[in-house]
Amino acid sequence: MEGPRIEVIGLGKSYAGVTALDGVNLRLGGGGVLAVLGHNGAGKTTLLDILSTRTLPSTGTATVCGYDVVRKPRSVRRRVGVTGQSVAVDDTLSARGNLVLIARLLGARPAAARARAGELIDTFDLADAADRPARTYSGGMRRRLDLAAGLVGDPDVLFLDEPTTGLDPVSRNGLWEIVGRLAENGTTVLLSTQYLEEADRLADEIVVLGMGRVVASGTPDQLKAGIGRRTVTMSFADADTARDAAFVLNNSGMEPLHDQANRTVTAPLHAAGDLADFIRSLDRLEIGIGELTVAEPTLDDVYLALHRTGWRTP
Ligand SMILES: Nc1ncnc2c1ncn2[C@@H]1O[C@H](COP(=O)(O)OP(=O)(O)OP(=O)(O)O)[C@@H](O)[C@H]1O
Repeated sequence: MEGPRIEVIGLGKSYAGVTALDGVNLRLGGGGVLAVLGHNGAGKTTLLDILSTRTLPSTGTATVCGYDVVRKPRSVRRRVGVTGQSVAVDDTLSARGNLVLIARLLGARPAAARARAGELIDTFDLADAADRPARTYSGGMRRRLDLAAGLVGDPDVLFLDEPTTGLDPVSRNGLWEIVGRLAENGTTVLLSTQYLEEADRLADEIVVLGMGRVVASGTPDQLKAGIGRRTVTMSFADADTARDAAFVLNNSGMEPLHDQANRTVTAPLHAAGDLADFIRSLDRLEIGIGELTVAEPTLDDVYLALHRTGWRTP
């Protein structure tokens, strides 16, 4: 299709005295995964609810697949799949029963509905449990069924609200693989998550919401490079040497953190030459370094930096 898959301009949403979204702009061109991060109450669910036509914005505009979510909600609904916290899978029906029912509601004939349900049951590894009621499923199976239900209509855009909350690491990895494959095959995925590792693993682009506003956006690498810092950790033979090293680095205007118990000193690397400067200043005083490790910034660093600014653009 021509134009962006998702475009949001000046989007706002207020609930009786609470501003949930306040002038959000974002644009997502083609396929790929956009992760929406943010603190509790930042507005993530509200944004997904507006884009999937479950709630109306108070101000601004949003289009999905070129259709305005307020003026053309049915056209939007035909192109999107929604899974997550509030999506109804009928617990009394089996996976097959649910999927056939959804396909029929979307207009498929009985044979086509059964075929689509069968495909999804295989893709989501639900064959063994396909014919027993969903209420007997584990959390992971339930989540896979949720995701399958959102995909019955083969949507161009998939909204996932905290898809892996409460899953064990193996189930989480399984779901990540499925989402990654969907995105590779051209589905646009918009996912809200509390897990920074999930965003790092899946997202092509990240938007961080704070108090209803976009406070940072970019690829995971851009965000890390923009906010996070590399750090070096050095270990020393004994506590006195570690303390001396911290003293020297501090006097050189660096910002060392001394961990007395582990005999280590950690310091942020601001510029390319910092590491060499650290080593030279210790070497001059014949302070021998044991092990030295350099850690790249993580999304946790980005998130914590934004938290420190009070969720304002740093
Ligand atoms: N139906 C509602 N009525 C009143 N206030 C609401 C309603 N829905 C959301 N809010 C408020 O809007 C703000 C944003 O909520 P939202 O659920 O979008 O945040 P979130 O980022 O998804 O949070 P969480 O991570 O806790 O799920 C919060 O202050 C919330 O209390």
